[in-house]
Amino acid sequence: MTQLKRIAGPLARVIGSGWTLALISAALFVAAGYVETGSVQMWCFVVINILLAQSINLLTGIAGQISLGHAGFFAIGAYASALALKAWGIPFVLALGLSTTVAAGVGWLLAIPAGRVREFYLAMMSLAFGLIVYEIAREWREVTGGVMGLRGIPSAQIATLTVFGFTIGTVWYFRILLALLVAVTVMVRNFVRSHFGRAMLAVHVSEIAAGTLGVNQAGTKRFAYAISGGLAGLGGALYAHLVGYLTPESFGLMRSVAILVMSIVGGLGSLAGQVLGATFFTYLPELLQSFLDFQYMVYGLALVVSFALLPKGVAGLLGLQTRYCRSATDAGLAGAEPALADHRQVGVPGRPLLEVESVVMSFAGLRALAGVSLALEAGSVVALVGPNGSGKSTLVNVISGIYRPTAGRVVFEGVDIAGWQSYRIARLGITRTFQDPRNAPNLTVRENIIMGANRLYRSSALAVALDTPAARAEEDHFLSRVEALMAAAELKPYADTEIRVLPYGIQRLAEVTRALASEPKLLMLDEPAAGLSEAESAQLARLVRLARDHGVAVLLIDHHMDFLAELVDEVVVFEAGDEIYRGDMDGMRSHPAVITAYLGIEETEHA
Ligand SMILES: Nc1ncnc2c1ncn2[C@@H]1O[C@H](COP(=O)(O)OP(=O)(O)OP(=O)(O)O)[C@@H](O)[C@H]1O
Repeated sequence: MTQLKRIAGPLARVIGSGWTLALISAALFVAAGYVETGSVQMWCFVVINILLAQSINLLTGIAGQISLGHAGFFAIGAYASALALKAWGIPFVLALGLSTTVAAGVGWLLAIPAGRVREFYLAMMSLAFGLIVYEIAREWREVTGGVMGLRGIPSAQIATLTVFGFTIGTVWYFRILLALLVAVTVMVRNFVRSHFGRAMLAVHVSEIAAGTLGVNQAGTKRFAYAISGGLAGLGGALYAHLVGYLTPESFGLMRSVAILVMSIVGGLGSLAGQVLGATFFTYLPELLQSFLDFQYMVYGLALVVSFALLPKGVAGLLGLQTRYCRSATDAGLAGAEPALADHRQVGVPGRPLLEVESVVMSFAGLRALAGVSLALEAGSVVALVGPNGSGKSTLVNVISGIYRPTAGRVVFEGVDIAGWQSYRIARLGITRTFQDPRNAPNLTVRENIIMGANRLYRSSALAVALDTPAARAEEDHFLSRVEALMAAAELKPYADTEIRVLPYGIQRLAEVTRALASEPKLLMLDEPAAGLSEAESAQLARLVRLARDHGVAVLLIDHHMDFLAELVDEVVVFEAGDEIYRGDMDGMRSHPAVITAYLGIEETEHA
């Protein structure tokens, strides 16, 4: 095992490199002309399975939306393209585009109900989707041929397929598939390591935290379903014109299970893992020729073994890790940009940046906020303190759009944002951290921090997939900002380390730095100093000052009076959802109501 670990790093670099992809593709392109047709046909199935595995990996491995009915998209693409060619005489290339679009459209529509449910319910809904498509394929005989199947589809196998006037046999069909696969792989890789991939992963890790980064959760899911559906549909179309004959049995539940198994065993989340999983499971039935009846038992066993021994699949074993941004050295950047934008001139002149007016928040009879008001100026630091359960986090949740207040107004830059969705609020420049850090654990510190900048990107999905110069320049700009921010936060030594293995204090600092990467106008920190060492607290204080000096308004919840004393312009004390004090720190310490409600408790606790 140790030996494997030693070779895993270099091996992963070789497998994951673009040169390897180019070399293997070129070798296969040439070799297809010299091997038996049967082998080339198998290679075609491998390509189709890789497309299916990449498709489910985007949806399940990256966006976190389980799919047990993926064969449904595969079927839609297959039948759509078959009919387009056979019944309507549409050229092959257009038919591919059409079937991909139809499957993507179905994915987008499916996301409307599926995006609202999670876990078990989502699994059931996706299962139902697969079964419905299967039943339609069986019962809609006039179109699909029902159980008798759809025959006579122009196909490479019997050389009835023409592309741009050329008749295509299996070898050239494979070459077309290979070229498509390379193009799709490169585009998917570019997409995943852009702000789109990071948005999908953010939704996967925590929908609530994703919203506070400005990620439209429902929209991101619809997009993930559409791209995933489209890719599986493309796989289906390519399958239809390979075999020339479709029956509903090719698109049943077992197909959906097989797609999921390939992806899990290959390594959910890893793009290279999908290639390995799909290749292995395409050849598995061949290897098991004499035990064909037990094929599904083997699938089951592979799953059990994978869960038990390889939780991250073969990709995990080989150390293949899909990255969500380029490294700064790749990008040739050394923090040429300033760490933060200057927000000193933001807001409506003559008005505070944020005005909370008589906000009430009730939970089934419990008044967590009993009509609180608060104003924050750009470039000021206000502390919110009070005993446990006094409503501090609830106020932050209301301002950041996680809760809709029962009554009252939250006015930001002159606009009442009370009850807006959290991602819309975040896009105005309001961000926050959580009492328990909500980072993406498997991502590096750099990847986590650049996630914070999501709301600021303008490049389209197509531009990032094609890696256009403008999209690359935009990414470079934010990578450079992140370098500068990491330097300011003293996080550079951890830039390429997965955040889950780092000490708690560093994880917290990284979350605060991620919030700063969104270039906020208002930053709300919920107990950021909890669990921090003295040195880490000092690092945190430097970050808060950096924000303040750039005109950011900071609302700081914390219990550490020494930490707050050095930083804050004003302190507000809550008790039972009501303000009991507002003023400076010294005044707070001697205020009778505060002593009874808050410091009294602390003193008793310390006694
Ligand atoms: N989603 C919710 N549903 C029901 N009650 C809630 C909810 N969120 C908060 N509360 C209640 O509202 C009150 C205020 O909680 P809140 O978390 O805002 O307090 P806090 O001052 O931040 O305390 P702590 O320092 O412990 O975080 C508590 O009684 C809490 O149980």
